[in-house]
Amino acid sequence: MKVAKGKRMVVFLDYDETRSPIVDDPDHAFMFDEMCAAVREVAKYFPTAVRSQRCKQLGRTQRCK
Ligand SMILES: O=P(O)(O)OC[C@H]1O[C@H](O[C@H]2O[C@H](CO)[C@@H](O)[C@H](O)[C@H]2O)[C@H](O)[C@@H](O)[C@@H]1O
Repeated sequence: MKVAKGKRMVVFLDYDETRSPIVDDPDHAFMFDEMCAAVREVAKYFPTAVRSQRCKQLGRTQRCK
């Protein structure tokens, strides 16, 4: 976090195969609780977005169980 001091940071994260495990049905690709917690922690400090090639499918859907 030190490197961010005095700077405006925005965090973009990938979703499929990085934040979430690979599953057969993309509709069932959810982040593990630990990953949700980590993303929420980062989002407390920086504007945070999770990007995906399938953003229209993900939309604003809650991806934490
Ligand atoms: O380029 P990305 O935004 O990272 O998207 C890549 C693909 O992600 C999804 O597919 C992958 O995850 C699925 C769920 O775990 C898995 O079933 C599939 O085998 C993976 O390739 C998404 O469904 C695709 O549309 C994206 O191209």
